[in-house]
Amino acid sequence: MYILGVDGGGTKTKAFLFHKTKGFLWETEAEASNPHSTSYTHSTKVVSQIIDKAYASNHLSENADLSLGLGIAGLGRKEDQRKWLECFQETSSYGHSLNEIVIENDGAIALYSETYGEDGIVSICGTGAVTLGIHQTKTDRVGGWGHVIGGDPGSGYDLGSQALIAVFNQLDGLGPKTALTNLILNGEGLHQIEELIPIIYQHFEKQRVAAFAKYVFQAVDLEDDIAIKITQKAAKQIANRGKILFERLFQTMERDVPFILAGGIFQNDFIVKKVKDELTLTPSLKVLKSQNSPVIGSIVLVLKQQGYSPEEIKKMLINRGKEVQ
Ligand SMILES: Nc1ncnc2c1ncn2[C@@H]1O[C@H](COP(=O)(O)OP(=O)(O)OP(=O)(O)O)[C@@H](O)[C@H]1O
Repeated sequence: MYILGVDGGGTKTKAFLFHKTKGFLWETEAEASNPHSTSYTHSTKVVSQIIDKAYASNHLSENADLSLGLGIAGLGRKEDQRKWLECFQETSSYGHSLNEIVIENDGAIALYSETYGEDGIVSICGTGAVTLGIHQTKTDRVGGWGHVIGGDPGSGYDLGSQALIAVFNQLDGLGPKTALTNLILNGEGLHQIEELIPIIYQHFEKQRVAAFAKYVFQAVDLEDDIAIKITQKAAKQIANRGKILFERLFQTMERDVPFILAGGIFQNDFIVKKVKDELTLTPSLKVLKSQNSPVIGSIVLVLKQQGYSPEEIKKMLINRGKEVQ
């Protein structure tokens, strides 16, 4: 029994092919498949082409029993998941031939890649940021409304724009001196801070602003007060969002609830530690830095649907040829 797990993002799509007894067999990458930033037809086409490639890889025979687990960005609502499935059934030759198709959004697979299907909360801080919680049949979120609405606290965009504000504040005499100024000048190969203006505004891309987040962490290493404050504020906002979802979804829970920190920003251990510090008074929330690829979570979706417990799923997935804990 084969499972193709797919992590469909706004910049790329990743997939793993897994077999219950043989383990991880094959992986591939394709273009973006978020249906809102591309289209439903494009998104289903990307997935269909990945299935073509999986068959062409020689790991699947024609009559193999294949299930599909999909974690696709932008598919948080049941209506959108239904719409995606209808589009896939109409446009793909695999629309009606697969064993099972389980669809969730990319947040759910980021959570399940660490909990193996157990309920919990996940904060994803990449270019943007969103916090998502799942408890039994309930799913809830805080934030993730994009950089214009609230600035996605804790995201690369948030940290990058705070760094830019700090250096322009120093330039204007509105704020204190910060190591960020020299780090950005040297890192970007500039002579003057004003040279940043065309870089930022001429072809505005939030990824470009998010790329400045690295200077915040470099300045933290230099013990720069401003950078430490920026990171502390972000950590507080990330922790606060986790607490809000904990109260909304898990208040009556007897056992600990996992709070997974996923996305590029949490590759920095200082911000992970600061989030943990913020939650010392909420001991039921167990903070864990994500270690596994979210694609693992899309395989978990199928195994969970088939009735396996988190313990059984963990046993099935660990040490099976992928970087699973
Ligand atoms: N080692 C690192 N330490 C801290 N931050 C990092 C590191 N590497 C990358 N980042 C930051 O992570 C962010 C990108 O993260 P990621 O690749 O998870 O985002 P994405 O998938 O493009 O975005 P999104 O999840 O919002 O769609 C960037 O802001 C980048 O500056």
